[in-house]
Amino acid sequence: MTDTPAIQIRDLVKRYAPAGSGEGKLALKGVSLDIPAGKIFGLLGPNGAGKSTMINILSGMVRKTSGSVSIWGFDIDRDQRNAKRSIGIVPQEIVFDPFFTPFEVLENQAGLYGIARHLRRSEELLRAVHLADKRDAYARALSGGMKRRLLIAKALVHQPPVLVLDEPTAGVDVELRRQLWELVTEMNREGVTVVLTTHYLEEAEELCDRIAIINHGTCIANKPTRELVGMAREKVVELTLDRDLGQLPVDAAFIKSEKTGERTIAITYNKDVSNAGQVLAAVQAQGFTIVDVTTREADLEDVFVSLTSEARPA
Ligand SMILES: Nc1ncnc2c1ncn2[C@@H]1O[C@H](COP(=O)(O)OP(=O)(O)OP(=O)(O)O)[C@@H](O)[C@H]1O
Repeated sequence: MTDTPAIQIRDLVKRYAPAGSGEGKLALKGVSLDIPAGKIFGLLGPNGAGKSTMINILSGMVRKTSGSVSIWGFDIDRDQRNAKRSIGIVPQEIVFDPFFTPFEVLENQAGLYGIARHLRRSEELLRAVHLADKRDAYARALSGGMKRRLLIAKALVHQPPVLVLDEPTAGVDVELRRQLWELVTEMNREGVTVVLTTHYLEEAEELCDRIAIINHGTCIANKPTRELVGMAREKVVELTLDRDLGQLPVDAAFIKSEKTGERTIAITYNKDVSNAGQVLAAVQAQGFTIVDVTTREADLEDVFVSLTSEARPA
């Protein structure tokens, strides 16, 4: 693969048919997006932003209203078969027949794709997702984490170059989330392009090379993760003072100051125009004695909140 993106989306519009009279819901308002090959790409957005609609269009479950989509260079309208073969989707919901074993689940899936027996990779995939010892257990006897890993293996049966995970760690505990992150990173290291949607900003920041933010059916950011985090120009200093606060210190350099406890305040400032020293000096000049200081860099959550609150619905 050269520079051709793994997924190319142009002017993608989706309007759901109205339930009664009316216009129907405009879920995607003309999204254009390139997802580079070989990376881990995060699709973020608040509830109802249009992420699932986009993924369902990629998987062929939802028909787009207009625009174009190519997967691994194959147009989903003109070359549907190859487009479908190029993508594996791990759905949010865990759905298996509980009476099949992990091995059978993978064999059945291979059968659906018409993969000849001698070309099937069920054993190899079970090893890759660390389920080789559960080969013959009933799917219903697997833990939640094992089921999610089996779903990943199932999505990889036809060796797609692109793997899409819809909220892979929704509702899973911290330990399991770590395991799934490792697995996703492993798959990516082996050459699979990964696209994931997530509500967890921490997850996106940790895993993704690049992140797009979708809000109200529009793509409002699409940048390398580090650059996106760097967009946060705000910094916060939390101060503990020697006495209860009557009134809060004020200064033109403060974007915001708020009381966080009896004797603690958090002051937000723009790191391009001020620094922690100046903030402390301004507080001291107003007669406060500072007994403790902590500072916090803005993270992806700050950027996300400020971007999604700036972009109002059209
Ligand atoms: N089948 C449908 N018919 C009508 N409207 C729909 C349908 N599916 C989704 N929508 C609407 O389209 C918008 C986008 O929904 P979508 O599920 O794509 O958002 P999302 O970003 O995936 O949200 P979440 O994170 O909650 O899954 C929402 O307003 C939703 O109510």
